[in-house]
Amino acid sequence: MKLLSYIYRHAGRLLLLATLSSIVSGISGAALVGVIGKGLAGDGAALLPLAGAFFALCVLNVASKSYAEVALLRTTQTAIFHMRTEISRKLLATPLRKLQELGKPGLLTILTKDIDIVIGAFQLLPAAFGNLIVIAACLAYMAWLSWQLFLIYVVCLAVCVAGFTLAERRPMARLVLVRQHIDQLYAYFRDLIEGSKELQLNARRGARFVDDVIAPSAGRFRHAYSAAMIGYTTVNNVGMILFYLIIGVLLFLVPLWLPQRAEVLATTTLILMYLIKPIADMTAMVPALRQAGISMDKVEQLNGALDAPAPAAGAPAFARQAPLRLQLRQVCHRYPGLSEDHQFMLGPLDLTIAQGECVFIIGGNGSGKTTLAMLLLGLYLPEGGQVVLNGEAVTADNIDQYRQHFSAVFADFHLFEHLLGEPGAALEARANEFIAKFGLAHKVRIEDGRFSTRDLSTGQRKRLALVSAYLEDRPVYLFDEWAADQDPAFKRVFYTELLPELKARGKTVLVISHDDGYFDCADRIIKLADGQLQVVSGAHPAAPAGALHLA
Ligand SMILES: Nc1ncnc2c1ncn2[C@@H]1O[C@H](COP(=O)(O)OP(=O)(O)OP(=O)(O)O)[C@@H](O)[C@H]1O
Repeated sequence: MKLLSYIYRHAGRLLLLATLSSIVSGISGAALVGVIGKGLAGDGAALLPLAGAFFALCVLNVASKSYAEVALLRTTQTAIFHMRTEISRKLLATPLRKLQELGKPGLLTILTKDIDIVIGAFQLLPAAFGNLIVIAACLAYMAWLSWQLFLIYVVCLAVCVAGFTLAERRPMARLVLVRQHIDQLYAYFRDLIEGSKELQLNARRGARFVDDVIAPSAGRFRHAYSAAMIGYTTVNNVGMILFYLIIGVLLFLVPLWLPQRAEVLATTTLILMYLIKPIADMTAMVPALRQAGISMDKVEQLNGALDAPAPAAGAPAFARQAPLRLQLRQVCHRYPGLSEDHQFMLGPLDLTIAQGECVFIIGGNGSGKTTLAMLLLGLYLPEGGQVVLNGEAVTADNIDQYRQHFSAVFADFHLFEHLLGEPGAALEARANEFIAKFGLAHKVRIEDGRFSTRDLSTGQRKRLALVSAYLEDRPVYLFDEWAADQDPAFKRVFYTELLPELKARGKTVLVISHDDGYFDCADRIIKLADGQLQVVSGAHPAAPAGALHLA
Protein backbone atom coordinates (compact mmCIF):
# COMPACT_ATOMS: atom_id res chain seq x y z
CA MET A 1 0.00 0.00 0.00
CA LYS A 2 2.85 2.36 0.96
CA LEU A 3 4.60 1.52 -2.30
CA LEU A 4 1.44 2.29 -4.28
CA SER A 5 0.83 5.58 -2.51
CA TYR A 6 4.48 6.59 -3.12
CA ILE A 7 4.11 5.81 -6.83
CA TYR A 8 0.78 7.66 -6.96
CA ARG A 9 2.37 10.77 -5.45
CA HIS A 10 5.15 10.84 -8.03
CA ALA A 11 3.60 9.48 -11.21
CA GLY A 12 -0.14 9.66 -10.63
CA ARG A 13 -1.15 10.34 -14.27
CA LEU A 14 0.93 7.51 -15.67
CA LEU A 15 -0.40 5.21 -12.96
CA LEU A 16 -3.96 6.11 -13.96
CA LEU A 17 -3.27 5.31 -17.63
CA ALA A 18 -1.60 2.06 -16.64
CA THR A 19 -4.58 1.18 -14.44
CA LEU A 20 -7.07 1.84 -17.23
CA SER A 21 -5.17 -0.29 -19.74
CA SER A 22 -4.73 -3.02 -17.11
CA ILE A 23 -8.48 -3.00 -16.59
CA VAL A 24 -9.04 -3.35 -20.36
CA SER A 25 -6.46 -6.15 -20.41
CA GLY A 26 -8.09 -7.90 -17.44
CA ILE A 27 -11.59 -7.64 -18.87
CA SER A 28 -10.49 -8.83 -22.30
CA GLY A 29 -8.64 -11.74 -20.63
CA ALA A 30 -11.78 -12.72 -18.72
CA ALA A 31 -13.88 -12.30 -21.88
CA LEU A 32 -11.47 -14.62 -23.69
CA VAL A 33 -12.14 -17.30 -21.09
CA GLY A 34 -15.85 -16.70 -21.61
CA VAL A 35 -15.53 -17.10 -25.40
CA ILE A 36 -13.47 -20.29 -24.96
CA GLY A 37 -16.14 -21.55 -22.56
CA LYS A 38 -18.84 -20.87 -25.14
CA GLY A 39 -16.77 -22.59 -27.81
CA LEU A 40 -16.39 -25.63 -25.57
CA ALA A 41 -20.18 -25.70 -25.04
CA GLY A 42 -20.26 -26.69 -28.73
CA ASP A 43 -23.01 -24.62 -30.39
CA GLY A 44 -21.92 -25.12 -34.03
CA ALA A 45 -24.00 -22.27 -35.49
CA ALA A 46 -22.29 -19.64 -33.33
CA LEU A 47 -18.71 -20.73 -34.09
CA LEU A 48 -17.88 -18.05 -36.69
CA PRO A 49 -18.88 -14.99 -34.65
CA LEU A 50 -17.16 -16.62 -31.66
CA ALA A 51 -13.96 -16.97 -33.71
CA GLY A 52 -14.19 -13.25 -34.66
CA ALA A 53 -14.70 -12.27 -31.01
CA PHE A 54 -11.87 -14.57 -29.95
CA PHE A 55 -9.30 -13.03 -32.32
CA ALA A 56 -10.44 -9.46 -31.64
CA LEU A 57 -10.15 -10.10 -27.89
CA CYS A 58 -6.69 -11.65 -28.40
CA VAL A 59 -5.48 -8.47 -30.14
CA LEU A 60 -7.12 -6.20 -27.54
CA ASN A 61 -5.70 -8.25 -24.70
CA VAL A 62 -2.13 -8.26 -26.05
CA ALA A 63 -2.24 -4.54 -26.97
CA SER A 64 -3.69 -3.37 -23.64
CA LYS A 65 -1.41 -5.71 -21.65
CA SER A 66 1.66 -4.42 -23.50
CA TYR A 67 0.67 -0.78 -23.00
CA ALA A 68 -0.10 -1.40 -19.31
CA GLU A 69 3.28 -3.05 -18.79
CA VAL A 70 5.18 -0.22 -20.51
CA ALA A 71 3.21 2.44 -18.62
CA LEU A 72 3.73 0.66 -15.29
CA LEU A 73 7.42 0.27 -16.01
CA ARG A 74 7.68 4.01 -16.70
CA THR A 75 5.62 4.74 -13.57
CA THR A 76 7.82 2.66 -11.30
CA GLN A 77 11.03 4.01 -12.86
CA THR A 78 9.77 7.59 -12.33
CA ALA A 79 9.05 6.78 -8.67
CA ILE A 80 12.50 5.18 -8.26
CA PHE A 81 14.16 8.24 -9.83
CA HIS A 82 12.31 10.55 -7.43
CA MET A 83 13.13 8.39 -4.44
CA ARG A 84 16.86 8.49 -5.23
CA THR A 85 17.11 12.20 -6.00
CA GLU A 86 14.74 13.33 -3.21
CA ILE A 87 16.60 11.45 -0.52
CA SER A 88 19.97 12.77 -1.80
CA ARG A 89 18.70 16.36 -1.67
CA LYS A 90 17.25 15.85 1.80
CA LEU A 91 20.49 14.35 3.01
CA LEU A 92 22.38 17.45 1.89
CA ALA A 93 19.86 19.69 3.67
CA THR A 94 20.19 17.80 6.96
CA PRO A 95 22.29 19.26 9.78
CA LEU A 96 25.66 17.52 9.99
CA ARG A 97 25.17 16.59 13.67
CA LYS A 98 21.98 14.76 12.77
CA LEU A 99 23.78 12.84 10.01
CA GLN A 100 26.57 11.98 12.44
CA GLU A 101 23.99 10.73 14.93
CA LEU A 102 22.27 8.59 12.27
CA GLY A 103 25.68 7.09 11.47
CA LYS A 104 27.34 6.24 8.18
CA PRO A 105 26.67 2.46 8.22
CA GLY A 106 22.93 2.87 8.85
CA LEU A 107 22.61 5.60 6.23
CA LEU A 108 24.50 3.57 3.65
CA THR A 109 22.40 0.45 4.27
CA ILE A 110 19.21 2.43 3.72
CA LEU A 111 20.54 4.26 0.67
CA THR A 112 21.76 1.07 -0.98
CA LYS A 113 20.16 -2.12 0.35
CA ASP A 114 16.72 -0.76 1.36
CA ILE A 115 16.27 1.36 -1.72
CA ASP A 116 17.30 -1.64 -3.86
CA ILE A 117 14.75 -3.87 -2.11
CA VAL A 118 12.04 -1.26 -2.66
CA ILE A 119 13.09 -0.94 -6.30
CA GLY A 120 12.90 -4.73 -6.65
CA ALA A 121 9.32 -4.60 -5.37
CA PHE A 122 8.48 -1.67 -7.65
CA GLN A 123 9.52 -3.90 -10.51
CA LEU A 124 7.17 -6.62 -9.31
CA LEU A 125 4.26 -4.20 -9.11
CA PRO A 126 3.37 -4.20 -12.84
CA ALA A 127 2.94 -7.99 -12.77
CA ALA A 128 1.10 -7.84 -9.41
CA PHE A 129 -1.18 -5.15 -10.71
CA GLY A 130 -1.92 -7.06 -13.93
CA ASN A 131 -2.70 -10.20 -11.94
CA LEU A 132 -5.04 -8.32 -9.60
CA ILE A 133 -7.01 -6.94 -12.54
CA VAL A 134 -7.23 -10.39 -14.17
CA ILE A 135 -8.45 -11.88 -10.88
CA ALA A 136 -11.03 -9.10 -10.43
CA ALA A 137 -12.27 -9.42 -14.04
CA CYS A 138 -12.54 -13.22 -13.79
CA LEU A 139 -14.46 -12.94 -10.51
CA ALA A 140 -16.82 -10.40 -12.06
CA TYR A 141 -17.42 -12.76 -14.99
CA MET A 142 -18.03 -15.61 -12.59
CA ALA A 143 -20.57 -13.51 -10.68
CA TRP A 144 -22.36 -12.81 -13.96
CA LEU A 145 -22.44 -16.55 -14.75
CA SER A 146 -23.69 -17.68 -11.33
CA TRP A 147 -23.92 -15.43 -8.32
CA GLN A 148 -24.31 -18.45 -5.99
CA LEU A 149 -21.05 -20.03 -7.16
CA PHE A 150 -19.40 -16.63 -7.01
CA LEU A 151 -20.54 -16.04 -3.41
CA ILE A 152 -19.38 -19.48 -2.26
CA TYR A 153 -16.05 -18.95 -4.02
CA VAL A 154 -15.53 -15.48 -2.51
CA VAL A 155 -16.35 -16.73 1.00
CA CYS A 156 -13.87 -19.62 0.59
CA LEU A 157 -11.27 -17.22 -0.81
CA ALA A 158 -11.78 -14.76 2.08
CA VAL A 159 -11.30 -17.61 4.59
CA CYS A 160 -8.09 -18.59 2.77
CA VAL A 161 -6.79 -14.99 2.75
CA ALA A 162 -7.57 -14.64 6.48
CA GLY A 163 -5.79 -17.97 7.14
CA PHE A 164 -2.84 -16.82 5.02
CA THR A 165 -2.60 -13.52 6.93
CA LEU A 166 -2.62 -15.36 10.26
CA ALA A 167 -0.13 -18.02 9.17
CA GLU A 168 2.09 -15.34 7.67
CA ARG A 169 2.65 -13.59 11.01
CA ARG A 170 5.56 -15.75 12.06
CA PRO A 171 7.55 -15.58 8.79
CA MET A 172 6.77 -11.86 8.64
CA ALA A 173 8.28 -11.37 12.14
CA ARG A 174 11.34 -13.25 10.92
CA LEU A 175 11.65 -10.84 8.00
CA VAL A 176 11.76 -7.92 10.45
CA LEU A 177 14.56 -9.77 12.24
CA VAL A 178 16.33 -10.33 8.91
CA ARG A 179 16.40 -6.56 8.35
CA GLN A 180 17.98 -6.00 11.77
CA HIS A 181 20.65 -8.60 10.97
CA ILE A 182 21.35 -6.84 7.65
CA ASP A 183 22.16 -3.61 9.54
CA GLN A 184 24.64 -5.42 11.72
CA LEU A 185 26.17 -7.45 8.89
CA TYR A 186 26.65 -4.40 6.66
CA ALA A 187 28.34 -2.49 9.48
CA TYR A 188 30.79 -5.40 9.83
CA PHE A 189 31.35 -5.50 6.05
CA ARG A 190 32.23 -1.83 6.20
CA ASP A 191 34.78 -2.58 8.92
CA LEU A 192 36.13 -5.41 6.77
CA ILE A 193 36.65 -3.15 3.75
CA GLU A 194 38.00 -0.15 5.63
CA GLY A 195 40.19 -2.26 7.89
CA SER A 196 41.38 -4.71 5.23
CA LYS A 197 45.00 -3.50 5.52
CA GLU A 198 45.10 -4.11 9.27
CA LEU A 199 43.35 -7.47 8.94
CA GLN A 200 45.60 -8.69 6.10
CA LEU A 201 48.69 -7.67 8.00
CA ASN A 202 47.79 -9.85 10.95
CA ALA A 203 46.42 -13.16 9.66
CA ARG A 204 45.23 -14.27 13.11
CA ARG A 205 43.31 -11.04 13.66
CA GLY A 206 41.83 -11.31 10.14
CA ALA A 207 40.72 -14.90 10.70
CA ARG A 208 39.20 -13.98 14.06
CA PHE A 209 37.32 -11.09 12.52
CA VAL A 210 35.75 -13.43 9.96
CA ASP A 211 35.16 -16.33 12.38
CA ASP A 212 34.08 -14.44 15.50
CA VAL A 213 32.41 -11.36 14.06
CA ILE A 214 31.24 -11.85 10.46
CA ALA A 215 30.38 -15.58 10.60
CA PRO A 216 28.04 -15.34 13.63
CA SER A 217 26.32 -12.31 12.12
CA ALA A 218 26.00 -14.00 8.69
CA GLY A 219 24.75 -17.11 10.53
CA ARG A 220 22.02 -15.16 12.32
CA PHE A 221 20.96 -13.70 8.96
CA ARG A 222 20.93 -17.16 7.33
CA HIS A 223 18.88 -18.62 10.16
CA ALA A 224 16.29 -15.84 10.20
CA TYR A 225 16.04 -15.63 6.38
CA SER A 226 15.71 -19.41 5.93
CA ALA A 227 13.06 -19.59 8.66
CA ALA A 228 11.12 -16.74 7.04
CA MET A 229 11.26 -18.21 3.53
CA ILE A 230 10.48 -21.77 4.65
CA GLY A 231 7.49 -20.30 6.49
CA TYR A 232 6.30 -18.50 3.38
CA THR A 233 6.85 -21.56 1.15
CA THR A 234 4.81 -23.71 3.53
CA VAL A 235 2.02 -21.15 3.78
CA ASN A 236 1.96 -20.75 -0.02
CA ASN A 237 1.86 -24.48 -0.69
CA VAL A 238 -0.93 -25.03 1.84
CA GLY A 239 -2.72 -22.12 0.19
CA MET A 240 -2.44 -23.76 -3.26
CA ILE A 241 -3.80 -27.07 -1.91
CA LEU A 242 -6.74 -25.15 -0.44
CA PHE A 243 -7.27 -23.52 -3.80
CA TYR A 244 -7.62 -26.92 -5.52
CA LEU A 245 -9.89 -27.96 -2.65
CA ILE A 246 -12.18 -25.02 -3.43
CA ILE A 247 -12.29 -26.03 -7.11
CA GLY A 248 -13.22 -29.57 -6.03
CA VAL A 249 -15.97 -28.29 -3.73
CA LEU A 250 -17.42 -26.01 -6.44
CA LEU A 251 -17.22 -28.64 -9.14
CA PHE A 252 -18.30 -31.79 -7.30
CA LEU A 253 -20.08 -30.91 -4.05
CA VAL A 254 -21.95 -27.67 -4.59
CA PRO A 255 -23.92 -29.00 -7.65
CA LEU A 256 -25.29 -31.77 -5.37
CA TRP A 257 -27.52 -29.26 -3.52
CA LEU A 258 -27.33 -26.35 -5.93
CA PRO A 259 -27.66 -27.80 -9.45
CA GLN A 260 -25.88 -25.76 -12.16
CA ARG A 261 -26.10 -25.87 -15.95
CA ALA A 262 -23.26 -27.90 -17.47
CA GLU A 263 -22.09 -24.85 -19.46
CA VAL A 264 -21.91 -22.69 -16.30
CA LEU A 265 -20.00 -25.40 -14.44
CA ALA A 266 -17.56 -25.89 -17.33
CA THR A 267 -16.88 -22.15 -17.72
CA THR A 268 -16.55 -21.64 -13.95
CA THR A 269 -14.02 -24.46 -13.76
CA LEU A 270 -12.17 -22.93 -16.68
CA ILE A 271 -12.08 -19.57 -14.90
CA LEU A 272 -10.81 -21.18 -11.71
CA MET A 273 -8.09 -23.04 -13.62
CA TYR A 274 -7.20 -19.80 -15.43
CA LEU A 275 -6.94 -18.05 -12.04
CA ILE A 276 -4.44 -20.56 -10.60
CA LYS A 277 -1.43 -18.88 -12.22
CA PRO A 278 -2.20 -15.25 -11.28
CA ILE A 279 -3.07 -16.28 -7.71
CA ALA A 280 0.07 -18.45 -7.39
CA ASP A 281 2.15 -15.57 -8.79
CA MET A 282 0.61 -13.15 -6.32
CA THR A 283 1.29 -15.33 -3.28
CA ALA A 284 4.85 -15.96 -4.48
CA MET A 285 5.38 -12.19 -4.53
CA VAL A 286 4.26 -11.73 -0.93
CA PRO A 287 7.68 -12.22 0.77
CA ALA A 288 9.36 -9.73 -1.60
CA LEU A 289 6.53 -7.22 -1.11
CA ARG A 290 6.69 -7.67 2.68
CA GLN A 291 10.46 -7.13 2.67
CA ALA A 292 9.89 -4.04 0.55
CA GLY A 293 7.32 -2.82 3.09
CA ILE A 294 9.91 -3.17 5.88
CA SER A 295 12.53 -1.38 3.76
CA MET A 296 10.05 1.31 2.77
CA ASP A 297 9.46 1.93 6.51
CA LYS A 298 13.22 2.42 6.90
CA VAL A 299 13.34 4.79 3.90
CA GLU A 300 10.38 6.75 5.27
CA GLN A 301 11.91 6.87 8.76
CA LEU A 302 15.08 8.25 7.18
CA ASN A 303 13.04 10.68 5.10
CA GLY A 304 11.32 11.79 8.33
CA ALA A 305 14.63 12.08 10.17
CA LEU A 306 16.05 14.08 7.27
CA ASP A 307 13.02 16.34 7.10
CA ALA A 308 14.99 19.51 7.54
CA PRO A 309 12.75 22.58 7.63
CA ALA A 310 13.07 24.58 4.42
CA PRO A 311 14.83 27.92 4.94
CA ALA A 312 12.18 30.52 5.71
CA ALA A 313 11.53 32.92 2.88
CA GLY A 314 12.90 36.35 3.68
CA ALA A 315 15.50 35.02 6.10
CA PRO A 316 17.85 37.85 7.14
CA ALA A 317 20.58 38.21 4.55
CA PHE A 318 24.20 39.00 5.34
CA ALA A 319 25.26 42.51 4.44
CA ARG A 320 27.51 42.32 1.39
CA GLN A 321 29.95 44.60 3.07
CA ALA A 322 33.70 44.38 2.90
CA PRO A 323 35.55 43.67 5.05
CA LEU A 324 33.84 40.58 6.48
CA ARG A 325 33.60 40.48 10.25
CA LEU A 326 33.04 37.11 11.87
CA GLN A 327 32.15 36.89 15.56
CA LEU A 328 31.42 34.16 18.05
CA ARG A 329 29.46 35.39 21.07
CA GLN A 330 29.33 33.01 24.02
CA VAL A 331 29.20 30.11 21.58
CA CYS A 332 29.13 26.60 22.99
CA HIS A 333 28.68 23.06 21.76
CA ARG A 334 28.29 19.83 23.66
CA TYR A 335 28.84 16.20 22.63
CA PRO A 336 27.20 13.43 24.62
CA GLY A 337 29.67 11.31 26.56
CA LEU A 338 29.59 7.96 28.33
CA SER A 339 27.82 9.73 31.18
CA GLU A 340 26.67 13.24 32.13
CA ASP A 341 30.08 13.90 33.76
CA HIS A 342 31.95 12.84 30.64
CA GLN A 343 30.33 15.15 28.11
CA PHE A 344 32.65 17.28 26.00
CA MET A 345 31.82 20.95 26.20
CA LEU A 346 33.34 23.55 23.90
CA GLY A 347 33.04 27.12 25.12
CA PRO A 348 31.38 29.41 25.88
CA LEU A 349 33.73 31.23 23.50
CA ASP A 350 33.97 34.83 22.39
CA LEU A 351 36.02 35.48 19.29
CA THR A 352 36.21 38.02 16.50
CA ILE A 353 37.98 37.36 13.23
CA ALA A 354 38.51 40.16 10.75
CA GLN A 355 38.88 39.83 7.00
CA GLY A 356 42.41 39.17 5.78
CA GLU A 357 43.56 37.62 9.06
CA CYS A 358 45.53 34.41 9.13
CA VAL A 359 44.52 32.68 12.36
CA PHE A 360 46.08 29.44 13.56
CA ILE A 361 43.97 27.25 15.84
CA ILE A 362 46.17 24.99 17.92
CA GLY A 363 45.77 22.64 20.88
CA GLY A 364 46.14 18.99 21.86
CA ASN A 365 44.16 16.07 20.49
CA GLY A 366 40.52 16.28 21.47
CA SER A 367 40.85 19.90 22.65
CA GLY A 368 38.00 21.03 20.35
CA LYS A 369 39.75 22.52 17.29
CA THR A 370 37.64 20.69 14.68
CA THR A 371 34.47 21.37 16.67
CA LEU A 372 35.31 25.08 16.71
CA ALA A 373 35.94 24.86 12.95
CA MET A 374 32.51 23.25 12.42
CA LEU A 375 30.87 26.11 14.33
CA LEU A 376 32.82 28.74 12.39
CA LEU A 377 31.89 27.10 9.07
CA GLY A 378 28.21 26.90 9.98
CA LEU A 379 28.21 23.10 9.79
CA TYR A 380 27.07 23.01 13.43
CA LEU A 381 24.59 25.50 14.83
CA PRO A 382 25.77 26.52 18.32
CA GLU A 383 23.78 25.06 21.20
CA GLY A 384 24.30 28.32 23.06
CA GLY A 385 25.41 31.81 22.04
CA GLN A 386 25.56 33.19 18.52
CA VAL A 387 27.71 33.18 15.43
CA VAL A 388 27.48 36.60 13.85
CA LEU A 389 28.59 37.66 10.38
CA ASN A 390 28.66 41.37 9.56
CA GLY A 391 26.33 42.05 12.46
CA GLU A 392 23.75 39.44 11.38
CA ALA A 393 23.22 36.40 13.62
CA VAL A 394 23.39 33.00 11.93
CA THR A 395 20.15 31.05 12.34
CA ALA A 396 18.72 27.85 10.86
CA ASP A 397 17.06 30.03 8.22
CA ASN A 398 20.16 31.73 6.87
CA ILE A 399 22.80 29.15 7.70
CA ASP A 400 22.99 27.87 4.13
CA GLN A 401 23.66 31.39 2.90
CA TYR A 402 26.26 31.84 5.66
CA ARG A 403 28.12 28.69 4.62
CA GLN A 404 28.64 30.06 1.12
CA HIS A 405 31.36 32.38 2.51
CA PHE A 406 33.66 29.45 3.29
CA SER A 407 35.80 26.90 1.58
CA ALA A 408 37.51 24.16 3.56
CA VAL A 409 39.78 21.17 3.32
CA PHE A 410 38.99 18.91 6.25
CA ALA A 411 41.37 16.48 7.93
CA ASP A 412 39.07 13.65 6.72
CA PHE A 413 38.48 15.41 3.39
CA HIS A 414 36.64 13.82 0.49
CA LEU A 415 38.07 14.30 -2.97
CA PHE A 416 35.31 14.47 -5.57
CA GLU A 417 36.12 13.24 -9.05
CA HIS A 418 34.12 16.09 -10.64
CA LEU A 419 35.08 19.73 -10.21
CA LEU A 420 31.40 20.58 -9.59
CA GLY A 421 31.89 24.24 -10.50
CA GLU A 422 30.42 26.23 -13.38
CA PRO A 423 31.28 23.91 -16.29
CA GLY A 424 33.45 25.35 -19.02
CA ALA A 425 36.94 25.72 -20.41
CA ALA A 426 37.77 28.60 -18.03
CA LEU A 427 37.20 26.45 -14.93
CA GLU A 428 39.27 23.61 -16.40
CA ALA A 429 42.10 25.96 -17.34
CA ARG A 430 42.20 27.43 -13.80
CA ALA A 431 42.12 23.93 -12.30
CA ASN A 432 45.05 22.85 -14.52
CA GLU A 433 46.95 25.97 -13.44
CA PHE A 434 46.49 25.09 -9.76
CA ILE A 435 47.44 21.46 -10.43
CA ALA A 436 50.70 22.68 -11.96
CA LYS A 437 51.22 25.16 -9.11
CA PHE A 438 50.89 22.31 -6.59
CA GLY A 439 53.42 20.17 -8.47
CA LEU A 440 51.03 17.54 -9.85
CA ALA A 441 50.97 18.37 -13.57
CA HIS A 442 52.91 15.18 -14.36
CA LYS A 443 50.37 13.04 -12.47
CA VAL A 444 46.91 14.37 -13.14
CA ARG A 445 44.99 16.71 -15.40
CA ILE A 446 41.41 17.78 -15.89
CA GLU A 447 39.40 15.85 -18.50
CA ASP A 448 35.70 16.59 -19.10
CA GLY A 449 35.41 18.53 -15.88
CA ARG A 450 36.93 15.81 -13.71
CA PHE A 451 40.30 14.74 -12.41
CA SER A 452 41.89 12.19 -14.77
CA THR A 453 42.75 10.06 -11.72
CA ARG A 454 42.35 10.01 -7.96
CA ASP A 455 44.71 7.06 -7.50
CA LEU A 456 47.40 9.13 -5.84
CA SER A 457 49.21 9.29 -2.52
CA THR A 458 47.37 10.80 0.46
CA GLY A 459 49.46 13.98 0.31
CA GLN A 460 48.84 14.32 -3.44
CA ARG A 461 45.10 13.81 -3.06
CA LYS A 462 45.11 16.48 -0.37
CA ARG A 463 46.72 18.85 -2.87
CA LEU A 464 43.87 18.09 -5.29
CA ALA A 465 41.40 18.88 -2.51
CA LEU A 466 43.21 22.19 -2.22
CA VAL A 467 42.72 22.71 -5.98
CA SER A 468 38.95 22.23 -5.48
CA ALA A 469 38.98 24.71 -2.56
CA TYR A 470 40.95 27.28 -4.58
CA LEU A 471 38.45 26.98 -7.44
CA GLU A 472 35.61 27.87 -5.07
CA ASP A 473 37.28 31.23 -4.44
CA ARG A 474 35.43 32.03 -1.21
CA PRO A 475 36.30 34.89 1.19
CA VAL A 476 37.22 32.56 4.09
CA TYR A 477 39.41 29.44 3.90
CA LEU A 478 39.75 26.81 6.56
CA PHE A 479 42.42 24.10 6.50
CA ASP A 480 42.21 21.36 9.13
CA GLU A 481 45.71 19.91 9.53
CA TRP A 482 46.17 20.26 5.78
CA ALA A 483 49.95 20.15 5.91
CA ALA A 484 50.09 17.04 8.11
CA ASP A 485 50.50 14.72 5.09
CA GLN A 486 52.84 16.97 3.08
CA ASP A 487 56.56 16.47 2.61
CA PRO A 488 58.81 19.10 4.29
CA ALA A 489 59.35 20.98 1.02
CA PHE A 490 55.67 21.38 0.20
CA LYS A 491 54.80 21.99 3.85
CA ARG A 492 57.09 25.01 3.63
CA VAL A 493 55.45 26.09 0.35
CA PHE A 494 52.07 25.87 2.06
CA TYR A 495 52.97 27.94 5.13
CA THR A 496 55.36 30.44 3.57
CA GLU A 497 53.92 30.91 0.08
CA LEU A 498 50.34 29.71 -0.27
CA LEU A 499 48.99 31.15 2.99
CA PRO A 500 50.58 34.60 2.46
CA GLU A 501 49.27 34.55 -1.15
CA LEU A 502 45.73 33.91 0.05
CA LYS A 503 46.11 36.65 2.65
CA ALA A 504 47.42 39.03 -0.01
CA ARG A 505 44.26 38.31 -2.02
CA GLY A 506 42.26 39.53 1.00
CA LYS A 507 41.17 36.07 2.11
CA THR A 508 40.65 35.21 5.74
CA VAL A 509 42.57 32.02 6.48
CA LEU A 510 41.90 29.73 9.43
CA VAL A 511 44.50 27.01 9.89
CA ILE A 512 44.26 24.14 12.34
CA SER A 513 47.82 23.02 12.84
CA HIS A 514 50.23 21.04 14.98
CA ASP A 515 53.25 22.35 13.01
CA ASP A 516 54.81 24.48 15.74
CA GLY A 517 57.77 25.24 13.44
CA TYR A 518 55.45 27.43 11.36
CA PHE A 519 53.39 29.11 14.07
CA ASP A 520 55.18 32.37 13.29
CA CYS A 521 53.35 32.42 9.93
CA ALA A 522 50.13 33.28 11.80
CA ASP A 523 48.81 36.74 12.51
CA ARG A 524 47.16 35.29 15.56
CA ILE A 525 47.22 31.99 17.40
CA ILE A 526 44.24 30.63 19.28
CA LYS A 527 44.98 27.78 21.62
CA LEU A 528 42.29 25.43 22.84
CA ALA A 529 42.53 23.14 25.84
CA ASP A 530 39.65 20.91 26.83
CA GLY A 531 37.17 23.05 24.90
CA GLN A 532 38.32 26.35 26.38
CA LEU A 533 40.34 29.16 24.82
CA GLN A 534 43.60 29.19 26.69
CA VAL A 535 46.36 31.22 25.16
CA VAL A 536 46.09 33.86 22.53
CA SER A 537 49.03 35.45 20.83
CA GLY A 538 49.42 38.16 18.27
CA ALA A 539 46.73 40.51 17.09
CA HIS A 540 46.02 41.45 13.56
CA PRO A 541 46.03 45.19 13.00
CA ALA A 542 42.62 44.83 11.35
CA ALA A 543 41.15 43.20 14.43
CA PRO A 544 39.45 45.68 16.72
CA ALA A 545 40.96 46.13 20.13
CA GLY A 546 39.64 43.55 22.53
CA ALA A 547 38.18 41.60 19.62
CA LEU A 548 39.22 38.37 21.22
CA HIS A 549 38.22 37.59 24.76
CA LEU A 550 39.11 34.65 26.84
CA ALA A 551 35.99 32.86 27.98
N1 LIG B 1 30.74 13.07 16.82
C1 LIG B 1 31.17 13.14 18.09
N2 LIG B 1 30.42 12.60 19.07
C2 LIG B 1 30.84 12.66 20.36
N3 LIG B 1 31.99 13.23 20.75
C3 LIG B 1 32.77 13.79 19.82
C4 LIG B 1 32.40 13.76 18.43
N4 LIG B 1 33.35 14.40 17.74
C5 LIG B 1 34.28 14.80 18.63
N5 LIG B 1 33.93 14.42 19.87
C6 LIG B 1 34.66 14.70 21.11
O1 LIG B 1 34.82 16.10 21.20
C7 LIG B 1 36.12 16.43 21.62
C8 LIG B 1 36.75 17.45 20.66
O2 LIG B 1 36.91 16.82 19.38
P1 LIG B 1 37.58 17.59 18.18
O3 LIG B 1 37.50 16.70 17.01
O4 LIG B 1 36.99 18.94 18.08
O5 LIG B 1 39.10 17.71 18.70
P2 LIG B 1 40.39 18.22 17.94
O6 LIG B 1 40.98 19.27 18.79
O7 LIG B 1 40.08 18.58 16.53
O8 LIG B 1 41.30 16.91 18.00
P3 LIG B 1 42.42 16.33 17.00
O9 LIG B 1 43.64 17.20 17.13
O10 LIG B 1 42.64 14.97 17.55
O11 LIG B 1 41.83 16.34 15.62
C9 LIG B 1 36.89 15.14 21.76
O12 LIG B 1 36.98 14.81 23.12
C10 LIG B 1 36.05 14.12 21.04
O13 LIG B 1 36.11 12.89 21.67
